[in-house]
Amino acid sequence: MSVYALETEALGVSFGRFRAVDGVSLKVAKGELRVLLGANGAGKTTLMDLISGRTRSTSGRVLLNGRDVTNLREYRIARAGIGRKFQIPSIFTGLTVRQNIEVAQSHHPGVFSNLRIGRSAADRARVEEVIDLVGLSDQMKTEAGTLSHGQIQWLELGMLMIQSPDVILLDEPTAGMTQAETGKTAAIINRLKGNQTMLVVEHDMAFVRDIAEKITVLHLGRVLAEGTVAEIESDAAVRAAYLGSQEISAC
Ligand SMILES: Nc1ncnc2c1ncn2[C@@H]1O[C@H](COP(=O)(O)OP(=O)(O)OP(=O)(O)O)[C@@H](O)[C@H]1O
Repeated sequence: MSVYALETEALGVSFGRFRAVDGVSLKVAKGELRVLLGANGAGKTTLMDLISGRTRSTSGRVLLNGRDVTNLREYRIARAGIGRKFQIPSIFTGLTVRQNIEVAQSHHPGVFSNLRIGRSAADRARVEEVIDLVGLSDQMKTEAGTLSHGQIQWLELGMLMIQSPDVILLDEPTAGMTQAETGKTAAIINRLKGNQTMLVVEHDMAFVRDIAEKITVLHLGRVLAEGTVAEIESDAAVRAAYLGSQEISAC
Protein backbone atom coordinates (compact mmCIF):
# COMPACT_ATOMS: atom_id res chain seq x y z
CA MET A 1 0.00 0.00 0.00
CA SER A 2 1.12 3.53 -0.76
CA VAL A 3 2.71 5.58 2.03
CA TYR A 4 0.77 8.50 0.63
CA ALA A 5 -2.88 8.93 1.51
CA LEU A 6 -3.41 11.36 -1.34
CA GLU A 7 -1.48 11.92 -4.53
CA THR A 8 -2.18 13.99 -7.58
CA GLU A 9 -0.12 13.36 -10.67
CA ALA A 10 0.10 16.15 -13.22
CA LEU A 11 -3.55 16.92 -12.51
CA GLY A 12 -5.17 19.54 -14.66
CA VAL A 13 -8.34 21.02 -16.05
CA SER A 14 -9.11 23.47 -18.81
CA PHE A 15 -12.21 25.59 -19.04
CA GLY A 16 -12.26 26.37 -22.75
CA ARG A 17 -8.77 27.63 -23.46
CA PHE A 18 -8.16 28.63 -19.84
CA ARG A 19 -6.01 26.20 -17.85
CA ALA A 20 -7.27 26.69 -14.26
CA VAL A 21 -5.19 23.82 -12.82
CA ASP A 22 -2.10 22.99 -14.83
CA GLY A 23 -0.19 19.81 -14.08
CA VAL A 24 -0.32 19.81 -10.27
CA SER A 25 1.54 16.97 -8.55
CA LEU A 26 1.14 16.58 -4.79
CA LYS A 27 2.10 13.81 -2.40
CA VAL A 28 0.38 14.01 0.97
CA ALA A 29 1.59 11.42 3.47
CA LYS A 30 -0.77 9.52 5.78
CA GLY A 31 -1.60 11.72 8.77
CA GLU A 32 -0.08 14.81 7.15
CA LEU A 33 -1.69 18.22 7.24
CA ARG A 34 -1.00 20.04 4.00
CA VAL A 35 -1.94 23.67 3.55
CA LEU A 36 -2.72 25.01 0.09
CA LEU A 37 -1.90 28.66 -0.29
CA GLY A 38 -2.31 30.98 -3.25
CA ALA A 39 -3.72 34.30 -4.35
CA ASN A 40 -7.33 34.61 -5.52
CA GLY A 41 -7.83 32.64 -8.70
CA ALA A 42 -4.67 30.54 -8.21
CA GLY A 43 -6.70 27.34 -8.62
CA LYS A 44 -7.00 26.11 -5.02
CA THR A 45 -10.75 25.48 -5.01
CA THR A 46 -10.63 24.01 -8.49
CA LEU A 47 -7.89 21.61 -7.34
CA MET A 48 -10.13 20.53 -4.43
CA ASP A 49 -12.99 20.14 -6.93
CA LEU A 50 -10.83 17.85 -9.09
CA ILE A 51 -9.78 15.74 -6.10
CA SER A 52 -13.33 15.39 -4.76
CA GLY A 53 -14.87 14.67 -8.16
CA ARG A 54 -16.97 17.84 -8.30
CA THR A 55 -15.12 18.83 -11.49
CA ARG A 56 -13.79 16.32 -14.02
CA SER A 57 -10.12 16.65 -14.76
CA THR A 58 -8.89 16.82 -18.34
CA SER A 59 -5.41 15.46 -17.53
CA GLY A 60 -3.53 13.63 -14.80
CA ARG A 61 -4.58 11.33 -11.98
CA VAL A 62 -5.80 11.34 -8.37
CA LEU A 63 -4.70 8.46 -6.12
CA LEU A 64 -6.19 7.63 -2.73
CA ASN A 65 -3.94 5.24 -0.78
CA GLY A 66 -2.44 4.32 -4.13
CA ARG A 67 -5.83 3.58 -5.71
CA ASP A 68 -6.77 5.52 -8.82
CA VAL A 69 -9.98 7.47 -8.15
CA THR A 70 -9.60 9.94 -11.00
CA ASN A 71 -12.92 11.25 -12.29
CA LEU A 72 -15.08 8.85 -10.33
CA ARG A 73 -18.48 10.30 -9.46
CA GLU A 74 -18.41 12.64 -6.47
CA TYR A 75 -20.36 10.27 -4.17
CA ARG A 76 -18.08 7.38 -5.08
CA ILE A 77 -14.98 9.40 -4.22
CA ALA A 78 -16.61 10.35 -0.91
CA ARG A 79 -17.41 6.70 -0.27
CA ALA A 80 -13.84 5.70 -1.19
CA GLY A 81 -12.61 7.91 1.65
CA ILE A 82 -12.20 11.54 0.59
CA GLY A 83 -14.45 13.72 2.78
CA ARG A 84 -14.97 17.39 2.03
CA LYS A 85 -16.25 20.16 4.20
CA PHE A 86 -17.79 23.12 2.44
CA GLN A 87 -18.35 26.56 3.87
CA ILE A 88 -22.12 26.26 3.65
CA PRO A 89 -23.35 24.12 6.54
CA SER A 90 -25.52 21.05 6.05
CA ILE A 91 -26.48 20.24 9.62
CA PHE A 92 -29.93 19.26 10.91
CA THR A 93 -30.90 22.36 12.86
CA GLY A 94 -33.73 20.67 14.82
CA LEU A 95 -31.48 17.88 16.13
CA THR A 96 -28.96 18.09 18.94
CA VAL A 97 -25.21 18.07 18.40
CA ARG A 98 -25.09 14.43 19.45
CA GLN A 99 -27.96 13.44 17.16
CA ASN A 100 -26.31 15.16 14.20
CA ILE A 101 -23.14 13.16 14.78
CA GLU A 102 -25.18 9.96 15.18
CA VAL A 103 -27.00 10.56 11.91
CA ALA A 104 -23.68 11.09 10.16
CA GLN A 105 -22.29 7.92 11.76
CA SER A 106 -25.07 5.66 10.64
CA HIS A 107 -24.96 3.96 7.28
CA HIS A 108 -28.72 3.47 7.33
CA PRO A 109 -30.74 5.80 5.10
CA GLY A 110 -33.28 8.16 6.63
CA VAL A 111 -32.76 10.52 9.54
CA PHE A 112 -35.40 9.11 11.86
CA SER A 113 -34.57 5.46 11.37
CA ASN A 114 -30.97 6.45 12.07
CA LEU A 115 -31.95 7.77 15.46
CA ARG A 116 -34.06 4.75 16.36
CA ILE A 117 -31.66 1.95 15.53
CA GLY A 118 -29.64 0.43 18.32
CA ARG A 119 -26.04 1.51 18.68
CA SER A 120 -23.18 -0.57 19.92
CA ALA A 121 -21.18 0.63 22.91
CA ALA A 122 -18.24 1.14 20.55
CA ASP A 123 -20.36 3.34 18.26
CA ARG A 124 -21.55 5.42 21.20
CA ALA A 125 -18.02 5.78 22.50
CA ARG A 126 -16.82 6.90 19.06
CA VAL A 127 -19.62 9.52 18.90
CA GLU A 128 -18.45 10.95 22.22
CA GLU A 129 -14.81 10.79 21.20
CA VAL A 130 -15.50 12.77 18.01
CA ILE A 131 -17.64 15.35 19.85
CA ASP A 132 -14.77 15.79 22.27
CA LEU A 133 -12.24 16.08 19.41
CA VAL A 134 -14.17 18.97 17.87
CA GLY A 135 -14.58 20.63 21.26
CA LEU A 136 -18.37 20.34 21.59
CA SER A 137 -18.70 18.10 24.67
CA ASP A 138 -20.47 20.87 26.58
CA GLN A 139 -22.96 21.31 23.72
CA MET A 140 -23.75 17.61 23.28
CA LYS A 141 -27.48 18.14 24.00
CA THR A 142 -27.74 21.57 22.41
CA GLU A 143 -30.04 21.95 19.42
CA ALA A 144 -27.77 22.56 16.42
CA GLY A 145 -29.90 25.47 15.20
CA THR A 146 -28.88 27.50 18.25
CA LEU A 147 -25.11 27.04 17.82
CA SER A 148 -22.75 29.88 16.90
CA HIS A 149 -21.15 30.05 13.46
CA GLY A 150 -17.91 28.54 14.76
CA GLN A 151 -19.70 25.74 16.63
CA ILE A 152 -21.62 24.84 13.46
CA GLN A 153 -18.35 24.55 11.55
CA TRP A 154 -16.91 22.26 14.27
CA LEU A 155 -20.07 20.17 14.26
CA GLU A 156 -19.74 19.71 10.52
CA LEU A 157 -16.14 18.69 10.95
CA GLY A 158 -17.32 16.15 13.51
CA MET A 159 -19.93 14.88 11.06
CA LEU A 160 -17.13 14.28 8.59
CA MET A 161 -14.78 12.74 11.17
CA ILE A 162 -17.35 10.20 12.38
CA GLN A 163 -17.35 8.72 8.89
CA SER A 164 -13.61 8.03 9.27
CA PRO A 165 -12.51 9.42 5.92
CA ASP A 166 -8.94 8.69 4.88
CA VAL A 167 -8.51 12.28 3.69
CA ILE A 168 -10.37 15.44 4.69
CA LEU A 169 -10.52 18.47 2.40
CA LEU A 170 -11.22 21.77 4.17
CA ASP A 171 -11.90 24.93 2.18
CA GLU A 172 -11.17 28.03 4.28
CA PRO A 173 -12.23 26.50 7.61
CA THR A 174 -11.95 29.83 9.46
CA ALA A 175 -14.02 31.93 7.03
CA GLY A 176 -16.37 34.21 8.97
CA MET A 177 -14.97 33.16 12.35
CA THR A 178 -14.04 35.42 15.23
CA GLN A 179 -10.43 35.42 16.42
CA ALA A 180 -11.34 33.20 19.36
CA GLU A 181 -13.14 30.74 17.06
CA THR A 182 -10.16 30.75 14.69
CA GLY A 183 -7.86 29.91 17.62
CA LYS A 184 -10.09 27.06 18.67
CA THR A 185 -10.22 25.76 15.09
CA ALA A 186 -6.41 25.74 15.02
CA ALA A 187 -6.40 23.75 18.27
CA ILE A 188 -8.86 21.21 16.83
CA ILE A 189 -6.83 20.80 13.64
CA ASN A 190 -3.62 20.46 15.63
CA ARG A 191 -5.26 17.68 17.67
CA LEU A 192 -6.18 15.81 14.48
CA LYS A 193 -2.71 16.16 12.98
CA GLY A 194 -0.74 12.94 12.76
CA ASN A 195 -3.84 10.73 12.75
CA GLN A 196 -5.92 12.40 10.07
CA THR A 197 -4.71 13.32 6.60
CA MET A 198 -5.95 16.81 5.73
CA LEU A 199 -5.67 19.20 2.83
CA VAL A 200 -6.59 22.71 3.93
CA VAL A 201 -7.09 25.81 1.79
CA GLU A 202 -6.58 28.91 3.90
CA HIS A 203 -5.77 32.60 3.42
CA ASP A 204 -5.28 33.64 7.03
CA MET A 205 -1.49 33.50 7.48
CA ALA A 206 -1.65 33.74 11.27
CA PHE A 207 -3.85 30.65 11.26
CA VAL A 208 -1.60 28.94 8.71
CA ARG A 209 1.40 29.54 10.96
CA ASP A 210 -0.52 27.93 13.84
CA ILE A 211 -1.36 24.73 11.98
CA ALA A 212 0.98 24.23 9.03
CA GLU A 213 3.61 21.56 8.65
CA LYS A 214 4.11 21.74 4.93
CA ILE A 215 2.66 24.29 2.54
CA THR A 216 2.08 24.04 -1.19
CA VAL A 217 1.76 27.38 -2.95
CA LEU A 218 -0.27 27.51 -6.15
CA HIS A 219 0.12 30.28 -8.67
CA LEU A 220 -1.72 30.47 -11.99
CA GLY A 221 -2.79 26.85 -11.63
CA ARG A 222 0.72 25.50 -10.99
CA VAL A 223 2.79 24.57 -7.97
CA LEU A 224 5.04 27.56 -7.34
CA ALA A 225 6.71 26.36 -4.15
CA GLU A 226 6.51 23.73 -1.45
CA GLY A 227 8.02 23.79 2.02
CA THR A 228 7.71 24.72 5.67
CA VAL A 229 6.14 28.00 6.76
CA ALA A 230 9.60 29.57 7.16
CA GLU A 231 10.74 28.33 3.75
CA ILE A 232 7.60 29.61 2.04
CA GLU A 233 7.68 33.00 3.74
CA SER A 234 11.29 33.57 2.66
CA ASP A 235 10.86 32.18 -0.87
CA ALA A 236 11.67 34.87 -3.41
CA ALA A 237 9.32 33.47 -6.08
CA VAL A 238 6.43 33.34 -3.60
CA ARG A 239 7.13 36.89 -2.47
CA ALA A 240 7.23 38.07 -6.09
CA ALA A 241 3.95 36.31 -6.90
CA TYR A 242 2.30 37.94 -3.89
CA LEU A 243 3.77 41.40 -4.51
CA GLY A 244 1.04 43.97 -4.07
CA SER A 245 -1.05 41.46 -2.14
CA GLN A 246 -1.40 41.55 1.62
CA GLU A 247 -1.48 37.82 1.99
CA ILE A 248 2.05 36.96 3.03
CA SER A 249 3.83 40.24 3.64
CA ALA A 250 1.23 41.69 6.00
CA CYS A 251 0.99 38.72 8.33
N1 LIG B 1 -16.27 26.32 -14.01
C1 LIG B 1 -15.40 27.25 -14.37
N2 LIG B 1 -15.43 27.80 -15.60
C2 LIG B 1 -14.52 28.74 -15.98
N3 LIG B 1 -13.55 29.20 -15.18
C3 LIG B 1 -13.48 28.71 -13.94
C4 LIG B 1 -14.39 27.72 -13.46
N4 LIG B 1 -14.06 27.42 -12.17
C5 LIG B 1 -12.99 28.20 -11.86
N5 LIG B 1 -12.65 28.96 -12.91
C6 LIG B 1 -11.53 29.90 -12.96
O1 LIG B 1 -10.37 29.20 -12.56
C7 LIG B 1 -9.49 30.06 -11.84
C8 LIG B 1 -9.16 29.41 -10.52
O2 LIG B 1 -10.29 29.54 -9.65
P1 LIG B 1 -10.32 28.96 -8.18
O3 LIG B 1 -11.66 29.26 -7.63
O4 LIG B 1 -9.88 27.55 -8.19
O5 LIG B 1 -9.21 29.84 -7.48
P2 LIG B 1 -8.87 29.92 -5.94
O6 LIG B 1 -7.38 29.79 -5.85
O7 LIG B 1 -9.69 28.96 -5.17
O8 LIG B 1 -9.29 31.41 -5.60
P3 LIG B 1 -10.04 32.02 -4.31
O9 LIG B 1 -8.97 32.15 -3.27
O10 LIG B 1 -10.52 33.35 -4.80
O11 LIG B 1 -11.14 31.08 -3.92
C9 LIG B 1 -10.21 31.39 -11.70
O12 LIG B 1 -9.70 32.26 -12.70
C10 LIG B 1 -11.66 31.04 -11.97
O13 LIG B 1 -12.35 32.14 -12.53
